[in-house]
Amino acid sequence: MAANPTAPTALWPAPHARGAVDATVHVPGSKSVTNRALVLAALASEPGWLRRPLRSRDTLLMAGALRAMGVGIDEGVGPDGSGEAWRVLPAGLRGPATVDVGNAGTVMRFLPPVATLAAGDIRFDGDPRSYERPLHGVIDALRVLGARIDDDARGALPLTVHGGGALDGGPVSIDASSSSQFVSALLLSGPRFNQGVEVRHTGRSLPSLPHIRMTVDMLRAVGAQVDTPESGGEPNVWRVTPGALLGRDLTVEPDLSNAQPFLAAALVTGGRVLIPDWPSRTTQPGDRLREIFTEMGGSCELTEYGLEFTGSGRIHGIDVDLGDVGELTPGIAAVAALADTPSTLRGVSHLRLHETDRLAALTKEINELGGDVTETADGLRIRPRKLHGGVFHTYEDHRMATAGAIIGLAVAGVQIENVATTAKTLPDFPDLWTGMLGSDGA
Ligand SMILES: O=C(O)C1=C[C@@H](OP(=O)(O)O)[C@@H](O)[C@H](O)C1
Ligand SMILES: C=C(OP(=O)(O)O)C(=O)O
Repeated sequence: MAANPTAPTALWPAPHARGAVDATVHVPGSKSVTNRALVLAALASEPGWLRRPLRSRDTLLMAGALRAMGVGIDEGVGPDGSGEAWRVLPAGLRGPATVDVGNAGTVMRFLPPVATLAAGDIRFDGDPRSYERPLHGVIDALRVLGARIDDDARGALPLTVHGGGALDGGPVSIDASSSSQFVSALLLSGPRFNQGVEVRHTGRSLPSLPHIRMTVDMLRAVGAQVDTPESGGEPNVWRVTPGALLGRDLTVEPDLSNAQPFLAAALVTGGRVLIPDWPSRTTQPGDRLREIFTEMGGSCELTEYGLEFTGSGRIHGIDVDLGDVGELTPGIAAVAALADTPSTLRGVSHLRLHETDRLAALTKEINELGGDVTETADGLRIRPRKLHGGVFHTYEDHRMATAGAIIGLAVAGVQIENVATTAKTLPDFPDLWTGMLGSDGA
C-alpha cells in the first residue's frame, strides 16, 4: 500500500535546489488579518465581506467557532463580483456551543472574550498542546471584567465561558509578557463591552508589538475609538470606547510571514522571487523581512507588482532582536544555519510556549543535521557548520516544517516529518514549494 503523504509520521523528501530559483509565488492571505477580520465582522452591527480570506486550519477553526455561536459565514464572491469571499452575517451570539481551538493562538485567545457576549455556555477545547499554551492573562482579565469562567483552576484550556449576553468591561491589568495575543483579545471585543475596556500591561516585556498595532488599526477601520501609547496615551495602556462596529468590505493581504520560506529560497540559492500584492504599508511583522534578509545578503525592491527579492549567492549571519517579530524566528534560524558567519537571535524567550518549544526544537533539529546551535536565555546562537541530510522533526509546528524545507534546499537528503502540519496557516505549502522550484529543480 502507498504511504499516505498526509499521515503525521510521513517523511517528505525536501527538494534540493539544483540552481538559482526564479519564480513568482502567490502567497495566500494573512492568518492574523483573517482571524481578526472574522471576529470584528462577527461583532459588527451589519453584514460585512472578507475577500481573499486565508482558508487554513487556524482560520477554518475560527470560522467554525463563530458559526457555532450563531454567526453566519457564507461562501460567495465579493460585491464587485471578483475573487473568493466570505460574507459575514452577525447575529445574536448564543450557546450552548463547543469551540475547537486546535492549536491556534488566535482562536484560543480571541474567542473567550467574544463568548462572554453570548447567551449561554461556550465550551473551549483543543489539541493537547493548547492545554500548555498561556491563557491565564485572558481568563483572569475576563473575570475582573465580570465574566464567569470554569477552568478547573488551571488558568488554561479546557474551559467553559458561561456567557451572560453582555459584559461590564472597564479597566484591567494583565501581564502579557508571554503573549501579545492577551492584549489583542481584550481589545477586539472591547467595543462591545458595556464600559469598553482599558488594558494595562504590567509585565516586564511585551512581545509582538506589530500584532497589537494590527489589532488597533483593524479596530479603527471598523469605526472603534482606540487610545494607544502611540496616540499620546500612557505607556503600555490601551483604551477602547464602547460603540457599534461597522460591517466592512476587506481584502486580506498575503501572509508575509508565510512569504518567508520563499524569500529565503531566493537568498539561499542566489535566485529571485517575486511575491505579488506585497502591501506598501502594513502592520504584519513579516514586512521586517525586507530589512532582515537584506542584512543577511539579499536585496529587494518593492514595486507596484509586489516584492522582488534577489539573493547574492552569499548568506551572512545576523545579530538581531526578534521580540517584535517572533514568528519569523524559525525561518531566520534556518537561513542562519547556512550562513558564512555566526548569528545571535535575541528577545524571543516566549517562543518556548508557541506551537512547540521553538528554541529547543530548532536547536535539536539543526544540530541533528550536523549544526552548531545553542539556546540562550532569550534566543539562539547559531554557528554555521557543514550540514548533512537526515530527518527534520516538526513537533506539529508549521514553521518548523518550512524551516526544514529551507535547509533542504541547500543540504541534500533532508526529510521533513509531517509536512502536512503546514496546513495550520499555509495549506498548499508542498505544492507551492515544488512549483517555485519548477520541473528542473530550480
Ligand atoms: O496576534 C497575532 O495574530 C499573533 C501574535 C503573535 O503571538 P505572540 O505574541 O503570542 O508571539 C504571533 O507570534 C502569532 O503568530 C500571531
Ligand atoms: C505563534 C504562531 O501562531 P499562534 O497564532 O498559534 O500563536 C505562529 O503562527 O507562528
